[in-house]
Amino acid sequence: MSALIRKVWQSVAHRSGSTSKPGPNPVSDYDRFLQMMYIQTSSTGEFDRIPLDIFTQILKMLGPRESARLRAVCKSWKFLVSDNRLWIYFLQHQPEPWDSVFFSETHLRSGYPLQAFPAQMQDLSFMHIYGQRVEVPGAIIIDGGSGYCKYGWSKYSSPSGRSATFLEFGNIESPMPSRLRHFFSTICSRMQVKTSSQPIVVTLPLCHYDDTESAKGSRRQLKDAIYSTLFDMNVPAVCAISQATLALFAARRTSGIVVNVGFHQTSVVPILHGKVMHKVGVEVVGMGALKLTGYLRDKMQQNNIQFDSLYTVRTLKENLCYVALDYEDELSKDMQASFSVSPTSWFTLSKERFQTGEILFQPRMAGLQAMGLHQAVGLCMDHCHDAGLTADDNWYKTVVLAGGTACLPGLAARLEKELYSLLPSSLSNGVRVLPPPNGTDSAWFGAKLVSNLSTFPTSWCMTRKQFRQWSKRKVLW
Ligand SMILES: Nc1ncnc2c1ncn2[C@@H]1O[C@H](COP(=O)(O)OP(=O)(O)OP(=O)(O)O)[C@@H](O)[C@H]1O
Repeated sequence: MSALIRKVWQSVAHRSGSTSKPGPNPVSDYDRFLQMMYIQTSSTGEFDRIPLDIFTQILKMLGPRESARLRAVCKSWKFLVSDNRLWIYFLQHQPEPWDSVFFSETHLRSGYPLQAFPAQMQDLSFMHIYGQRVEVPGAIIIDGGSGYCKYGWSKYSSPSGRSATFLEFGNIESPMPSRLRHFFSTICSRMQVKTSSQPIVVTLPLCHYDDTESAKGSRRQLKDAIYSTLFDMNVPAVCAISQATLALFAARRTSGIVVNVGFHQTSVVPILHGKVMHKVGVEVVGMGALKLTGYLRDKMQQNNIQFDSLYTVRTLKENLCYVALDYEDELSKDMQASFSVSPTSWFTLSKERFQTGEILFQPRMAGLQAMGLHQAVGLCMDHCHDAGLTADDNWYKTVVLAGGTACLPGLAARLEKELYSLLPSSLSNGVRVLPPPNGTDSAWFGAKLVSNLSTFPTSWCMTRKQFRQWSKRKVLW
């Protein structure tokens, strides 16, 4: 106790020292109001004489568990302990970044479909939210990309493993139950988890984009196959969400355009309130990570740079390549740089460093008849504008980059610059392009936000029983 009092005294002394004028510390109106309420609710005897901020300081030092217990003492302690600012402080001192916690608890807690108007801070009890978040069971997150799968436990700070999907599992976008089962059970055994003990959050790949009945049918079929495979493996609850939507959540947005530079292709996905706007149109460019690696390989061969495997080329791409802000200008510079792929092999690249990423904007350089990335995004913005879905036309002006290739330095700035020169000012005004929020793992981190919500799994997952009922209803109708 004496140590605690000493700590409080030190922090109060520090607080007094930080004010420029001697005398009493400035007290906010809100603090005065709280103090009044505190005294009015009921008396705490001698404790009434403790100024509110010192009381709060004591609670902060006691920590969340002890503070929560103090609610049982009396009405005024309960009133004080429930103060949102105290619990925001505790949440800010958790491993999860506060921005993400705040975004997810205000925008995502109600589940899917999202509420168009996020919850206001004053309507939320952060004490309650803190308590619920502590109780959340956690989930296995599986982001099965067409090139690489990222998986891991939602309570960990990043994915615990990756595997090359295309080499090991083939096309996991196929709704074949045996293929899906093999994929999910291999990942779970690698994580050494029993499928029956926790919910699974799985990402839905970006495929079957069109707004046609047949594309809708294919999307539904894939989603059904994922749910039924996982329920057959005794998973208690499953949540399947689009990769693009999750990448947007990771950027702490619920509306915007996600540009996913994928393994085989690039998708430009308009999303409004968490929902992919198929009716507006998803633009697809037939170029992705694989093409960039292939282009760099060709360039290295042309320039007589010897390498032993495609792995070397990929490593050089990831470590030396970038996107020039002005391609022509960059050509006139000496941009030579070296990287060691292994202790004995050093590689030096020069123009290849920015020529590789340039094919995203000038696909013809790689012999491709396709739109440049900026043209695809511009077209998507045009469609969003024409669709007139909301009174406020700004929702599509935030562009979020996702996918490993989107980690190329300079990509966000170049795309933004190209959009400003391509689009009329009415469309380009206010456009912002954000780099991938969590590097190569945006979708995985978006799923982590959902999995750690105070309302998880109830608000986001389907249970096996709900799935069976839902499937039966579908058959009847
Ligand atoms: N810093 C980097 N710079 C450039 N490329 C990178 C970087 N980091 C990763 N990549 C590339 O990203 C690719 C993998 O991307 P990603 O993990 O997004 O694929 P995916 O999720 O399987 O794709 P899809 O979205 O099609 O399912 C690899 O080819 C890798 O070389």
